[in-house]
Amino acid sequence: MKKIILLGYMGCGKSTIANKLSKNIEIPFVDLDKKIEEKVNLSINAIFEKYGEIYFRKLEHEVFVELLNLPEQLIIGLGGGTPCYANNHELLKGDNVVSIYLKASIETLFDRLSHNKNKRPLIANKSDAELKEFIAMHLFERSFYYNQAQYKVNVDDKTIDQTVLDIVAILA
Ligand SMILES: Nc1ncnc2c1ncn2[C@@H]1O[C@H](COP(=O)(O)OP(=O)(O)OP(=O)(O)O)[C@@H](O)[C@H]1O
Ligand SMILES: O=C(O)C1=C[C@@H](O)[C@@H](O)[C@H](O)C1
Ligand SMILES: [Mg+2]
Repeated sequence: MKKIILLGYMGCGKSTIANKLSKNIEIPFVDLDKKIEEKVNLSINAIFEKYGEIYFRKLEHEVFVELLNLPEQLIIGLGGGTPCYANNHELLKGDNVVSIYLKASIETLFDRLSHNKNKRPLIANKSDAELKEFIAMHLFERSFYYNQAQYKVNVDDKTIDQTVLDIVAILA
C-alpha cells in the first residue's frame, strides 16, 4: 500500500490538510513531528534545547523510515525540514509513495507563522521583520528539496477543503 506524504514549509498546512484529507479518504494520518515527540517523550522544542538540531535530524530520519516500513496505508505529514536532511528527499521519489508538496508563498507563510511561532524553535525568537527575511531565505534554500516531490499543490488563497479536493484529484 502506498504511503501518501505531505511536505512543505512550516505553516503551509501539512497537519491541517492531512487531518481533513484523512477523514475524507478514510486513511489514517500520522504526523511525523508527533511521532518523534512520542518516541522520546519530549516536545520538539525540548529536543532542540536538550540535544540540538543534529540529534533531532537523526531521529527524524529514523522515525520517517520506520513509518515508511509499516505495512498499512497511511498519510504521513512530514516536518517542515524533513526533506532537506539525511537524504530524505530520495525517499519522496519511490514507487511505494505518493509525495505531495504543499506550496505556499512567502506572504502566506508569514501571515500564518507570525501568529504562531512558539512551538517552532527555528522561528520562535524572531521579530516580524526578521521572520519575513528568514522565511524568504529559508524557502529559497529548501525549494530544491521540496521540488523532489512527485506532485505540487499550490495552497495560497485556497480553503482547507479546496486543497483537500486538489489532493483527492491527484490520488484518483
Ligand atoms: N487554507 C488553509 N489551509 C491550511 N491551513 C490554514 C489555512 N488557512 C489557515 N490555516 C492555518 O494555518 C496554520 C497551518 O499550520 P499547520 O500546523 O497545519 O502547518 P504545518 O505545515 O503542519 O506546520 P509545521 O511544519 O510547523 O508542523 C494553521 O493554524 C491553520 O489553521
Ligand atoms: O522546518 C523545520 O526545520 C522544522 C519544522 C517543524 O515541523 C519541526 O519538525 C521542527 O520544528 C523543524
Ligand atoms: Mg505540522
